[in-house]
Amino acid sequence: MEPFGPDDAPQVRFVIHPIPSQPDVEITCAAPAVDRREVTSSNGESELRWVIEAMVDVGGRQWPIELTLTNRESMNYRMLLGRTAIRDGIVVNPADSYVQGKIGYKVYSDYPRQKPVKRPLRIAILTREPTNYSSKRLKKAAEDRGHVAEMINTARCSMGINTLSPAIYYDGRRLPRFDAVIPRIGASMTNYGMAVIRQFAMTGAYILNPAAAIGASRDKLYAHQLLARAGIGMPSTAFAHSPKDTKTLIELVGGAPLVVKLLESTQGRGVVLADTKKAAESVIDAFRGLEANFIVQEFVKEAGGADIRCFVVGGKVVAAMKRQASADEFRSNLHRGGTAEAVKITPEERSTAVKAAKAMGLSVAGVDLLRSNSGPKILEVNSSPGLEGIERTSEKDVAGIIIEYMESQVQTVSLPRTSRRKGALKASDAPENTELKVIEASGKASEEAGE
Ligand SMILES: Nc1ncnc2c1ncn2[C@@H]1O[C@H](COP(=O)(O)OP(=O)(O)OP(=O)(O)O)[C@@H](O)[C@H]1O
Ligand SMILES: [Mg+2]
Ligand SMILES: [Mg+2]
Repeated sequence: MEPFGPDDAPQVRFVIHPIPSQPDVEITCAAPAVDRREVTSSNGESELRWVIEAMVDVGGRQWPIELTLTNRESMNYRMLLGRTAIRDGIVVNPADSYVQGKIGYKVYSDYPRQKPVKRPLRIAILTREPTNYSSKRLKKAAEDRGHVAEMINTARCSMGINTLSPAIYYDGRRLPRFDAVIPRIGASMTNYGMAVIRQFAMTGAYILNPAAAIGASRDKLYAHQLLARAGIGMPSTAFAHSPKDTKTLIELVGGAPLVVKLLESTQGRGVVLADTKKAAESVIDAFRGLEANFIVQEFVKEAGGADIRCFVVGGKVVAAMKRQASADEFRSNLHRGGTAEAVKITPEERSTAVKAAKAMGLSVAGVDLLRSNSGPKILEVNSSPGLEGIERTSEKDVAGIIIEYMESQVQTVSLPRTSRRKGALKASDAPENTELKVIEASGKASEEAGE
């Protein structure tokens, strides 16, 4: 589904697969968009859907109804009629089927079969650091595959929020529609970045890592709860608000030695190892005094100052590296003098990393885990994992793998040139002609988007 056309007369283009057993029968339609509505489906998930008008034909009667568009690929019935679509003078008999006779699919038999048209994608890389290794690699990998990729500085996007025509402005100019967005959102831009991503999603763009997934992985408390709920191994972790609970916190993780982590920590800066109970109490009290948010965690000694970064793309670990802390240091962060090398991971580590990325809802994730006596333990899941270390150590084209995964996810709409179907829905016969302006983000970026 993709919106197109002018602001005051927006349309939506979509593809239907009317025959469940024959997905190659594909019909492209376009119709005026009459509304967008939040619809809660039978599985309880709500979704913002395009609304169009169409004629329904039952028992020789025709009348107009409103249809909301959604992906029902996995459903037995490709269309449901709601109670507002069923008019006066109609009786539904739940004990009977096919009262109006069965309709065959014959009507589609002479419909031309089409292969989906592969066309270059228009990709936005949302980053404040267009010149860092990861951003440049992603742009190059996209361009090498014939796509158009632009760096869009998250901080310079502004939004017009309205129902039918969601718009994003960049330095005051309206951005063209993008097919796909690669978010590379730094920690200090999480909230605004998420809003920008949601806005791109409203325009119909495919989002590599959805806003909610980025939010979940950034919120360490929530992330740990999600991992626990998915039954994924992690170091025992505790958090508390009241200073009275220091003792409980220490007991909850099995006593000292333990690790205290500032929630805002990056690059290992706010991660402290307390060897004894006394030390643990002082560190916790000190962090409390500073009104810092922190978690207390069991120290996984047997990890020996090493952690494993598993790079997950589309439910597969595509590369992994081991980071080893320097001598006398338990934190393996490269910024703390750690070294990285390629590593072969076990099937259990592989499936744990994949599960962790899935629990967060991330298509692309950097999953960090420790090797413990009781199997892999997840430390964290990063939503904008850096590419430099992992590509250097694994010698893999991770950026290329990401772009290829994206190609497989973005449904490019094929446009039949010939046939027109009668009725309210017309097959559109020409692609929308939008001029593409290439916008180069400039200016100094103040933060690392990749982690
Ligand atoms: N519970 C633990 N047991 C043993 N080692 C740990 C534990 N927690 C963290 N470490 C070590 O400390 C390093 C830093 O911890 P962590 O990754 O949680 O925080 P961070 O690096 O500051 O966060 P970010 O990776 O987002 O920058 C880890 O890479 C790991 O080597
Ligand atoms: Mg880390
Ligand atoms: Mg992190």
